[in-house]
Amino acid sequence: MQTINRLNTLKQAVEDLRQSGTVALVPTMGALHAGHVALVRRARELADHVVVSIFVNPTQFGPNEDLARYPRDLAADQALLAAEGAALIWAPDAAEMYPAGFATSVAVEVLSANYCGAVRPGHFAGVATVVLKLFNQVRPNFAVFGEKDWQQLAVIRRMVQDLNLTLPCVENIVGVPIVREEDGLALSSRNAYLSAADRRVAGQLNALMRRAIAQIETGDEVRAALTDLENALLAAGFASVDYAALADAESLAPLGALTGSPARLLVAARIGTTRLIDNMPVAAG
Ligand SMILES: Nc1ncnc2c1ncn2[C@@H]1O[C@H](COP(=O)(O)OP(=O)(O)OP(=O)(O)O)[C@@H](O)[C@H]1O
Ligand SMILES: CC(C)(CO)[C@@H](O)C(=O)[O-]
Ligand code: BAL
Repeated sequence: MQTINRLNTLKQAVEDLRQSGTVALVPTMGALHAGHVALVRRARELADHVVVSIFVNPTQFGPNEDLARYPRDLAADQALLAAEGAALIWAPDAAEMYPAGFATSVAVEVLSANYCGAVRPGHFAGVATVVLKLFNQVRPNFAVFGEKDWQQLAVIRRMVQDLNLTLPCVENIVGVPIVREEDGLALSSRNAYLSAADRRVAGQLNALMRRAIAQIETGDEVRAALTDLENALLAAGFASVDYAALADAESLAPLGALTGSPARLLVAARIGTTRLIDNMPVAAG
């Protein structure tokens, strides 16, 4: 397994891989955990070679966010990816990704407007732009993302469809179910920020979401169930709730009631300065 950090070296390396089969890309920001491993394993099922990108993308962080302290551990990531059979790590630095004069941004309107997009202005333009660059740099047959970032997955699929990308094509943007701890907490690199006390609070997020989903599925008014959920999160020790919303699973349109189409409960909440996100399916009404 090679680790490459220069674009001109990458071009030849991915060309060599393509000579002997298909390629799946797993874009990450590093500090890898079992959630990322599930993505790599899915990628190995899909394609002959797996390329993992590790890049803490500055343009998707807001000015007061955690770019500087975001966990980084390339050596541990390399060991884990070698054990998982990845062919190549693409780990550029910010100057390689955004050379002087860089001036382009991809905005996926509408889908980026609500939820994480409303709380983190510019975030999804940063994500879409870097993902499009990664797609063009690696030209993978498949790209694999986690359903933990449900809105991100919707934004990427929309971009691929709208811009008529073929490598990868929209059918080959693959989502992987959320990998969770025993108490339901979604694995996330940012969980490393949590103190032991914060971790206990975090462990209640998914159970409270499941309770709200049961309320909605058994016919409670959606607004009331979401308000109950917000109050329960605050009572459990979360400092604030960025959003707790029922949305159409595909269009992400906010829903005031179940419609018969697949729906999703989407939540982001903060413990101290740590922001956690989660989402779960809600059975159609
Ligand atoms: N628990 C998980 N289950 C499934 N996929 C995951 C999980 N955690 C992360 N991913 C996916 O891994 C990819 C890379 O994500 P990233 O490197 O930002 O990790 P992260 O743990 O989500 O970190 P963050 O703390 O930034 O949210 C994304 O597609 C993301 O959805
Ligand atoms: C897709 C991604 C690697 C783009 O920087 C990032 O948003 C992430 O890790 O989910
Ligand atoms: N996995 C999401 C990346 C971010 O929060 O910036």
